[in-house]
Amino acid sequence: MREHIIPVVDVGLLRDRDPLGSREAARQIGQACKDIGFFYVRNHGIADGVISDTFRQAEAFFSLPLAEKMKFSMERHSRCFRGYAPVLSELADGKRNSYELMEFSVEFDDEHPDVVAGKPMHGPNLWPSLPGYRAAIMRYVASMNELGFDLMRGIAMSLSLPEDFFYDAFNERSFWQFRTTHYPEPKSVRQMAEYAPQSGPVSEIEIGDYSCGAHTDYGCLTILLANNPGLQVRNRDGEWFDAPAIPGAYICNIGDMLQYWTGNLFVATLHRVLTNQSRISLPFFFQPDYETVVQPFGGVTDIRLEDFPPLKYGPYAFEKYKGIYPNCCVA
Ligand SMILES: O=C(O)CCC(=O)C(=O)O
Ligand SMILES: [Fe+2]
Repeated sequence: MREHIIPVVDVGLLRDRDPLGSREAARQIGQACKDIGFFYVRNHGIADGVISDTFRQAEAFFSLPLAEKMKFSMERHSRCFRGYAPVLSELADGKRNSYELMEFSVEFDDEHPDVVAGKPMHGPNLWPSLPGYRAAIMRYVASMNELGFDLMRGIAMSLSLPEDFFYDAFNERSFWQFRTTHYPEPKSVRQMAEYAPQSGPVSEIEIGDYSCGAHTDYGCLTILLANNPGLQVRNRDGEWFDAPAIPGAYICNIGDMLQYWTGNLFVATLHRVLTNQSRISLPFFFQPDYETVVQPFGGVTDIRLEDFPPLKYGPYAFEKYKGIYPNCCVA
């Protein structure tokens, strides 16, 4: 496996809105987005307790008996991709991933007009009653949204756009998604497969060679923490390399929307996971509003605009989610 150095960017001054420090962080982030589509951020300002509570609650849930976890099954109880998916239920690269996960997104109760109207991906999260669980996850999500908008401010600066370009384009909110993911030790996966989809589309699909198969993310920016190594990234020459977990730093990567928005100037890089030990990761997907229409902004040169017709984020994400969770009932 080749080595590749993913840059580590100190974002302390960006978060403090220091003009010069913001500019320097923005420059480094912009360069990384063009070169490899991945960067680490340190001095991110997320309190240790917010992070440790989230890991602790994620572990507490995954430690429950399978039958208990299935009470929150996405396939059985959600029409908008929220809740628990056991090992081997989610797809990447056309194969089944080995991990179990809990998926959350923006909360809409059943009476919300968009839910009543049947708008895709809009609905309630499924919350286990573990003490402190929901509060810890929501505190984490709130912190990630703030970090996400600050990083997008840096990205806007790096592209010579108004600082609030993405905040405005997101209609001042993100259609975030957050996952807690548990990769069991490989020898445990088969034992845990009792509730993996036995019927429907996924049952026919083979198990992947990787713990998580190669894919790009759909939104703008993924902000990830993991308690063990395993993440691998493919560079522009098609070579895979390890992206180790750096203590105290988040690893961020560009998603499809930012590649599209920049007319392919930034790269949504393929990545995958290979781990032989138990691993918990917390990917936070910072995404445009469901209604946001994405098209290369003025100033992007060397592209044919007809190659980039206006693309509405929500329906794009909906198609992708139907592809990775084909057993989830959405109608
Ligand atoms: O678990 C990881 O390190 C990465 C997971 C990932 O790429 C994803 O959920 O999109
Ligand atoms: Fe990913």
